[in-house]
Amino acid sequence: MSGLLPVDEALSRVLALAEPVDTETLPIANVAGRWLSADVAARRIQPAVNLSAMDGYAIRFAECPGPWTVVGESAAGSAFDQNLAPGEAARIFTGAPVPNGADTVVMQEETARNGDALTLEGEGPRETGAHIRRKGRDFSEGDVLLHAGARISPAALALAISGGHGTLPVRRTIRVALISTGDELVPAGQETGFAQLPASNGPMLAAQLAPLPVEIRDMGIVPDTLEALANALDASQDVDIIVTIGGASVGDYDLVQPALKAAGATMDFWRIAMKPGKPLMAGKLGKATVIGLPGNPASAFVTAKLFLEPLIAHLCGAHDPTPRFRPARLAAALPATGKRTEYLRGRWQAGTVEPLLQQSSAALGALAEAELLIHRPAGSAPAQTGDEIEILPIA
Ligand SMILES: Nc1nc2c(c(=O)[nH]1)N[C@H]1C(S)=C(S)[C@@H](COP(=O)(O)OP(=O)(O)OC[C@H]3O[C@@H](n4cnc5c(N)ncnc54)[C@H](O)[C@@H]3O)O[C@H]1N2
Ligand code: MOO
Repeated sequence: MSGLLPVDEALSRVLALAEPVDTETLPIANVAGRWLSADVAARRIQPAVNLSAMDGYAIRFAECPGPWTVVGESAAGSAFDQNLAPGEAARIFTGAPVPNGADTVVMQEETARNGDALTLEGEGPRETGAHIRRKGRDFSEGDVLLHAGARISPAALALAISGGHGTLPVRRTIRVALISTGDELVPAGQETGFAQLPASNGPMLAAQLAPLPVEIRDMGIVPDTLEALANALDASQDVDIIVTIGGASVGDYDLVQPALKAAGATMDFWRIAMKPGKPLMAGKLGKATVIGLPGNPASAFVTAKLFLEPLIAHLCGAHDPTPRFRPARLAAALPATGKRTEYLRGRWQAGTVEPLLQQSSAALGALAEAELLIHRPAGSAPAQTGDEIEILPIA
């Protein structure tokens, strides 16, 4: 098995094949899931004034336990505009400005009110400033809220909006062509003749990439001829990434690499030390980066997870596009690995992870059942139940 490229090196080489794409400024409603192309600084201070965190009464802490006279009301959006004099309290609601003169809010459940007379009932506030969200506690004008290269999560979107932004600078979407290859393939839902099978990898990959900022161009099923492949490649050259599926191995009908070379592609590598996914290839065809995925479904899924998704994140300017493995404990023992790094399909089992029984790279049932990949580096010693290993969530 010598001559196979280690996984880490293959990923570095894939990412080195292309630079991040151009930027655009879009309305906030259209940027969820994009990557920021510049830092986002606050244009306002938050909270803009001291706000109440509870429904209750604004008071002076030193005057506890009262009594106070309720002299007015502060609601979110309509503040009490006078100073509170000694002995006075203001009715106040969550999110409303705390009137001048008050330094504390007491929750309404801890008070007794009779007409305008208010007294403390129960423990009351513990300290000066209780239940007040201080002006500027979250951020001040100019504070960097989000960094270039960060993905815009739902919460990041909300943060940018609260920072005063209505548009954000992001990387444009990535155009991806999917070319499924193989004489044996028929489109989804169509009857399969002798030795034919439904082409499932293209739709699987389209669904896998859908959460990313991509525009998928599905080139459909291309037969195993150099001419058909040449046509499909020619029709794909204007995309950012050409993904071929199948035909990556060494069989007489594995024509993807010859077709790419005939079209003028420069191949960077072919075959890496991983299981599944050994026949992965990468290169350039004009401005497009080419990723040749193996045809076996689990091989296509795993290599797309480990190379294609990071490539898309890299093109989007992600500050760290590499997959995020995390530690977990094994629910079962595992044998030593050989010269290939293994990515076992697994699932959660009471807080630990167990490999699924079926690890064939053709087994779609196990792939559909899998919640995670168990990362077993090449040359690992046998692992015992309870050992810590790395996993990559996939569901
Ligand atoms: N002599 C060798 N044979 C093989 C090797 C090797 O090193 N030496 N590598 C094996 C490995 S590992 C893999 S993975 C496969 C991958 O080969 P290809 O990328 O050439 O894939 P195909 O032969 O085209 O297809 C493999 C398998 O997957 C099915 N397939 C293909 N495309 C789709 C699709 N779009 N949807 C669903 N299923 C698909 C195809 O019918 C085959 O059954 O090669 C080993 N062989
Ligand atoms: O590496 Mo292949 O991807 O084992 O099936």
